[in-house]
Order: sequence, then C-alpha cells, then structure tokens
Amino acid sequence: MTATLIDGKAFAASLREQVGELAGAFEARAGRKAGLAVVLVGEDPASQVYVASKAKQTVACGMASFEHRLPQDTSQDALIALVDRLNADPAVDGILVQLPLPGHLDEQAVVARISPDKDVDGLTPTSTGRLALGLPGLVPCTPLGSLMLLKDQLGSLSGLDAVVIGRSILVGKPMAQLLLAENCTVTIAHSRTKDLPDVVRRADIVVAAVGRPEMVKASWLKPGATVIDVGINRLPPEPGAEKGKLVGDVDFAEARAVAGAITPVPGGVGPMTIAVLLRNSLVAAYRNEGLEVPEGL
Ligand SMILES: NC(=O)C1=CN([C@@H]2O[C@H](COP(=O)(O)OP(=O)(O)OC[C@H]3O[C@@H](n4cnc5c(N)ncnc54)[C@H](OP(=O)(O)O)[C@@H]3O)[C@@H](O)[C@H]2O)C=CC1
Ligand SMILES: Nc1nc(=O)c2c([nH]1)NC[C@@H]1CN(c3ccc(C(=O)N[C@@H](CCC(=O)O)C(=O)O)cc3)C=[N+]21
Repeated sequence: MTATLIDGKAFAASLREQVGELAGAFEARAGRKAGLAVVLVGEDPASQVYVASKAKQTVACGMASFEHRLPQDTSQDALIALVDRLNADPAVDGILVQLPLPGHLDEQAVVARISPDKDVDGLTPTSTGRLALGLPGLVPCTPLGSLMLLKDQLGSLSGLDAVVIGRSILVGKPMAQLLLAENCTVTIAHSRTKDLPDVVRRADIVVAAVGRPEMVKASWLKPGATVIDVGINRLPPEPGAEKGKLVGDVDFAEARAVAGAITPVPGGVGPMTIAVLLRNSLVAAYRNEGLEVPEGL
C-alpha cells in the first residue's frame, strides 16, 4: 500500500485564492486594504527568506505588507516600542513577531504586548486562553492549517486517537487543543515520553512537531494512520551542493508504505502556515473594522 499524498501546496493555493477574493471585498467595504506587519529581529538567512515569501504572498492576496527588520542587538525597549506603534496603527490588522528572538530578548513579554485583536499568530495569553476555553479567537497558523488538511482528508475526526509529538506554544499545544475540540482522544508526547514508538503506534492521527529530522519511523505507525509532518529541517549539504535537503520529522520514504495518508516536506504543512496567516489577518481586519467576518473565511 502506498499512502495518499496530502497536497498542502495545492490546498494552500486555493485558500489563498479565497482569501484574495474576500480581501478585495474587504477593501471595497472598508476603503483600505487589510494589513499585515511582520517583525524580524536579526539576520538569520532562513528567516529572511521566509519573511520575504510571506510579504510577496500578502501583496499577491491584495493585502498590505509592512516589514520591520531590526538589527540583532535591538533592545527590549525598542522592540516593545515598535509593537506599541503597530498596535496603534489603524493600517495594521495583524502583527507577527518572527520567533525565536535573539537570546537577550524576553519573548514572552514581547508576544504578550501584541494587541489580542492583531494577534494573527494566536500566541498571546488572550488567544491561548480563548482556544483553551473554546471561545472564538485567532488560532495559531500551523496547527489550524494542519487541522484543515486533516478534516479535508478524513471528514469527521470524532473518536479518533491522535498523538501530537511536541508541546511547544507555537505548534504542539494548540494542535492538541484543536484535536480535542474535534472530539479526538489526544495524547501529547514530548522529550520525556516513555516508549514513544508504542505511544505513536496507537494513533489514527500522528502530528509530528519535534524538529528532529526523520525521527518518526515506519515501524512506529499503525497501518493506515494519517500523518501530518510539521517538521522543517535542513540537512547538511551533500558534497558539492550549496544547500542541504529539506526534510520533515517523519522518515517519509519509509512511512509512505505504512501510512494511509501523509503530508510531504516541502509542500505539506509549510505552505498552509502562510495561507492561514493571511486568512487570520483578513479575519482580524474584518473584526477590527466592526464588520461581520464573511462565510468561508
Ligand atoms: N511547517 C511549518 O509551518 C512550521 C514548522 N515548524 C517546525 O516544526 C518543528 C517543531 O517546531 P516547534 O514546535 O517550534 O519546536 P520546539 O523546539 O519549540 O519544540 C519541540 C518539541 O519536541 C519535543 N521533542 C524534542 N525532542 C524529542 C524527542 N526526541 N522525542 C519526543 N519529543 C521531542 C520537545 O519536547 P520538550 O518540550 O520535552 O523539550 C518539544 O516539546 C521544527 O522542525 C520547526 O522548524 C515550526 C513552525 C511552523
Ligand atoms: N511567530 C512565528 N510564527 C511562525 O509561524 C513561525 C515562526 N515564528 N518562526 C519560524 C517558523 C517556521 N515557519 C514556516 C512557515 C512556512 C514554511 C514554508 O513555507 N515551507 C515550505 C518550503 C520552504 C523552503 O523551501 O525553504 C514548505 O514546507 O513547502 C516553513 C516554515 C513558520 N514559523
């Protein structure tokens, strides 16, 4: 058996198209474009590429993109001052501070400073609290994108056993909350989990968000399981090559012979993250203007 490939790239493209149409409708009603501000501190080349592609896709969707690149040695006060300015700027509907921040900065404090109305990454205490309580709010992009792929693939998730490997604020924890809200029986595994392969083997749904290249092996999977590979890992370059291969947290070549369906890396969850970021920004824009969020967003 070969697993069905879950085409995140294609799903993300159709989501962006829908967002683009509704962004046009927003502009017509509000008299301005919806706006997303991305803050990048430091010179990390991978992040630079990621931020540039986000900016391009934002503009392609008919939204305004504001990029703020700050030097590596930016002070906490200067970063907080920028967040405050973006909070107060009526042209900005969404604020994303690229993580991780350089070590001397207090990540929690910076994220908590973002206005919950503009928290398109869903990381503020208000957003995480709303998600835990089952109240409407902005949900982190990667978990929401992963959930969209799962529902598209499986329909109802009710009663399924789900294992999330990883418990970060950005991915693992909100992913578990979303699966719980869909009536899955959820297990969260992490670096202290005993007998991880046995835990994973029970799962109908496996979400791997670990940051360890190709860690999850085919022998860990229940045959037919649906596998969402969140990991983005760059392997060291082959001799002569400039860049190493991009791989997930799942050993894809092995796993596709056992899984029922699986996301590839690249072309799986990554493009969904950006598409959902644009979706969240437009949702925030409608709410910030006091307009009803249209059906289908
Ligand atoms: N596709 C996308 O759009 C995105 C991809 N990513 C990628 O997803 C991956 C995870 O990201 P993120 O959640 O931010 O990473 P973090 O490093 O914040 O979290 C990793 C989690 O994995 C757990 N872990 C580490 N090693 C093991 C192990 N050997 N066995 C079991 N669990 C382990 C850690 O456990 P503990 O808590 O005990 O330390 C931790 O909870 C990365 O590869 C990242 O690049 C991230 C965001 C978006
Ligand atoms: N506040 C914050 N929010 C984030 O959501 C966030 C962050 N910080 N820091 C870094 C991680 C990582 N991340 C990715 C998003 C898309 C791709 C993506 O589009 N990947 C493409 C390939 C990209 C390539 O080829 O380099 C793919 O998987 O097909 C990758 C990684 C978001 N993150």
